[in-house]
Amino acid sequence: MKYFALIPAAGVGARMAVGYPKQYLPLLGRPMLRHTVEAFLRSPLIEHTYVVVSAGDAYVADVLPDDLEGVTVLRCGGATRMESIRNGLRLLAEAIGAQDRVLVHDAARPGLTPAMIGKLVAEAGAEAAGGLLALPVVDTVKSTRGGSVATTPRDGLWLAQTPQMFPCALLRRALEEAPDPDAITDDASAVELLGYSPRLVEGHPRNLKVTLPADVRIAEMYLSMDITQ
Ligand SMILES: Nc1ccn([C@@H]2O[C@H](COP(=O)(O)OP(=O)(O)OP(=O)(O)O)[C@@H](O)[C@H]2O)c(=O)n1
Ligand SMILES: C[C@](O)(CO)[C@H](O)COP(=O)(O)O
Repeated sequence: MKYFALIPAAGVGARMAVGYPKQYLPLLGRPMLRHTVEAFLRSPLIEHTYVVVSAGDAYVADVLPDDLEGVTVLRCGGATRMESIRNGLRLLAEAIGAQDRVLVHDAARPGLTPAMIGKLVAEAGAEAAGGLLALPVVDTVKSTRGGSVATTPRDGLWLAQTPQMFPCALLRRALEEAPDPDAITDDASAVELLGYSPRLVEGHPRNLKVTLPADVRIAEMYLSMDITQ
């Protein structure tokens, strides 16, 4: 069994609003996407890394040059995260075997480390249902549905991170058969709809998704710290 990384990097970064896609924002002087890719290049477990960008992406060639070993850029991004991943898997039909594991990881999570990849593979690599990094909820959770405020017990609640790792055939089927693609906000939810329970493996706060302007400094703080988990 081999392990492959698939990084969706075709978003526009609307919530970050810097005028160009946030995956190219410099963090400690290096583009976010390059930090993200480096975690996989430094992991001895990963066979190859594929990065999905939009067809008209004008930035990626400077960040991931053609001669960078171990990485292939696929210009097949879609309108949503899920479509970008599904399009990438379609192009990789020959390259990745049915039982090989695909680790899908957001370009927007540059704090990933090789140690986190190792932990996910060690704890969920043999799972037929796959697995993902996630963080147990530590705050009190409120819901505002229906106009009134209520408190939801946080017991058993987790925040999904990435990588999310699945046997390639299972992930392909899940994304092709998803009944409402707009409702699929992560890969695991598509797999869950097929009746599988992916394993949750505790991640780390440094693997945050850089979404809003306030996240940039936090990401830089983590990137400047030597946290190897
Ligand atoms: N059509 C899309 C949308 C998102 N992504 C990727 O999916 C990951 C998670 O998405 P998100 O953080 O929401 O990024 P954006 O879609 O760029 O952000 P926003 O929703 O604020 O526009 C990112 O690495 C993003 O590049 C993608 O490949 N294709
Ligand atoms: C996949 C994900 O990062 C798990 O937390 C998240 O669902 C992506 O959400 P986004 O709204 O596309 O950033």
